[in-house]
Amino acid sequence: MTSVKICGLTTPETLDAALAGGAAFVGAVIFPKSPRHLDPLHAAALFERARGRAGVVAVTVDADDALLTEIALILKPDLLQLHGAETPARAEQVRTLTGAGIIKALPIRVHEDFAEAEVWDAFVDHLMFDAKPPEGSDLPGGVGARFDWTLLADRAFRHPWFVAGGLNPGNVAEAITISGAPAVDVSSGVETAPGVKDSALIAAFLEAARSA
Ligand SMILES: O=C(O)c1ccccc1N[C@@H]1O[C@H](COP(=O)(O)O)[C@@H](O)[C@H]1O
Repeated sequence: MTSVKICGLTTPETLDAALAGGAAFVGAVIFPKSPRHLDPLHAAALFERARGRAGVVAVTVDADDALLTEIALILKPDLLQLHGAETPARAEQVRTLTGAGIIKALPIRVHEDFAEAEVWDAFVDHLMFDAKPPEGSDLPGGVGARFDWTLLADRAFRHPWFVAGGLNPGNVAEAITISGAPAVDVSSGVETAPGVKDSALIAAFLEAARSA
């Protein structure tokens, strides 16, 4: 069965909807430019209810050691999702510094973008393939952009990997079928406005992924 991560949760109600619907991972975005940003203290208070029920993921973008240490001490995520221009060497430092597992998000538009994945595969717990954001975007993810899922067909990686970018309850089953993804991740596709998650859309997404 496909694992689902619901990302950018900011309220107890929508986090509960994700947990009740069987999300395997739930994500807090810790990146001030995002409409879903939570500081580590607020994220820790909110995500306490998820502990032991789903993997807690902290999404960061080129975070420095001070912020990563704060996240590790206060939120204590199971996994850190590196969604910036981090290198494999930096990922190793982050793992040592925080003790958390690593998800590395890679921006994809064309076949050639997968060259990086081969390098990264040995350094991570999970790869995540997300669409390249539109030119000039303030955010490297969470913008609802999708890529050609056929680029992923028949590819194999060491660990279960995620497809992300532009997924929603109406297209997630097709994305899973075409890409063969063992895991999917969604943010804006289960929102009614940027940063405003919707419990019914979260439930519909989880159901659609389950039925794929
Ligand atoms: O969601 C955000 O605001 C965000 C900010 C910075 C980095 C990553 C972010 N989100 C990640 O992007 C994917 C794809 O988003 P979407 O579903 O296309 O809106 C999302 O699943 C998050 O992991």
